[in-house]
Amino acid sequence: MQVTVCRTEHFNAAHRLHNPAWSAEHNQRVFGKCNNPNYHGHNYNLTVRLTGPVDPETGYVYDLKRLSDLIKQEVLDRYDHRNLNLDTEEFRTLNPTAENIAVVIWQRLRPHLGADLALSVTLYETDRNFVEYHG
Ligand SMILES: Nc1nc2c(c(=O)[nH]1)N=C([C@H](O)[C@H](O)COP(=O)(O)OP(=O)(O)OP(=O)(O)O)CN2
Ligand SMILES: [Zn+2]
Repeated sequence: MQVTVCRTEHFNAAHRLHNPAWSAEHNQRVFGKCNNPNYHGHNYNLTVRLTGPVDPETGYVYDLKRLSDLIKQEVLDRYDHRNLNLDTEEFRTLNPTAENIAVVIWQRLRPHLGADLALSVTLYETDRNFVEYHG
């Protein structure tokens, strides 16, 4: 019997969407206001889902307090109130789109979880824009 447990967390971060291989005009055409040289911020909402068997002793797939602590350690402590382009190693060269942020978060969480757990990440960049990554 497989069950999915979910935890939602929240972080605020600044970013700029930009491709250094392109001209300023081309960047502006593709990324619009998200290419603002002085950056802009989002209130990101992150939902992490773990799917796996229910442990008959605890009744848990995974302790949600432990999942919250893991997200704090791997994501919030790293990205909350940061400029993703300037303050983080990973987005110095990788464009911090919602897609890329979701994939990086998935990659940071995956090594901490058992092989019997399927991991998926949903990242809301705005109320209406969100992405999903299932690995
Ligand atoms: N595929 C992607 N498209 C866009 C991304 C992205 O990460 N992946 N990012 C952006 C901008 O960073 C930002 O998300 C756009 O914000 P905005 O246009 O303000 O979006 P809203 O939902 O708040 O505004 P609407 O009123 O619904 O337009 C752009 N594209
Ligand atoms: Zn943005």
